Amino acid sequence: MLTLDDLLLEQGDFRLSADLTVTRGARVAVMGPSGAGKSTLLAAIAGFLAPARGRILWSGTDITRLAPGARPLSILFQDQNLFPHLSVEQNIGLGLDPKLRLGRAEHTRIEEALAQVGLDGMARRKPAELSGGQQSRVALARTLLRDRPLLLLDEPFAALGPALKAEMLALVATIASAQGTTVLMVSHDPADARSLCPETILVAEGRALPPQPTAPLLDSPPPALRAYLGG
Ligand SMILES: Nc1ncnc2c1ncn2[C@@H]1O[C@H](COP(=O)(O)OP(=O)(O)OP(=O)(O)O)[C@@H](O)[C@H]1O
Repeated sequence: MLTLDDLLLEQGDFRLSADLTVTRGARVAVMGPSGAGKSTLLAAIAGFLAPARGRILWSGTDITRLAPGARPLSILFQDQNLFPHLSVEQNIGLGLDPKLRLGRAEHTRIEEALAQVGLDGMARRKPAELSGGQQSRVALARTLLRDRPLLLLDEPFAALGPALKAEMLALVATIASAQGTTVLMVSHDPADARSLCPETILVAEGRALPPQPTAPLLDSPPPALRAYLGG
């Protein structure tokens, strides 16, 4: 379970509060108007932004002061951060060992992760030799290998076009259910939120609200969300 306990985040003049819990294994959309603080919320959970007040707990353990790499989570951004001079295999291997000391066991795990995301046989290619969708799969494979119980997605597939994006999100959902991963996913697309996330955290007007059922929220959205959804 992820707990945001009386959390207050500040960036310049911007303030966002959150007091909520996310059940273990849940898939939760994070929705709200542009600039409402969705990325800020994920950055704080990931450890890139220290809260002005409050605590972040995972399964009851206070992780508020842990360095990003020591937290029980992976984060995928829109910028996939693949290193252009490294092969697919090496880019994924960074998730196992930042110094890339990869033995036979590590190579086997990398091959398994590549197979899981449908990229068998592409281990030796460079990112430039892959399509955008394939690059996203590499980033996802790297995340999978880290095998952390919490996955944060900040619109990682937004640049892909609707069909590929839907395919990637479905792949994330399949893998997350198989591994029991808790997923928080920033979404600008109500269709994605409906199909993949039974619950939604609404971020608006300076607050991140506790997760609520997605379908009723989108069926009769509050004004802040209605304007954003354009409906
Ligand atoms: N480094 C920063 N310093 C000061 N203010 C910042 C900084 N980064 C973001 N902000 C402000 O914090 C607020 C929240 O930004 P954030 O990126 O979290 O919103 P968002 O909901 O993810 O928006 P979008 O949907 O447009 O991506 C915005 O008002 C933004 O201008």
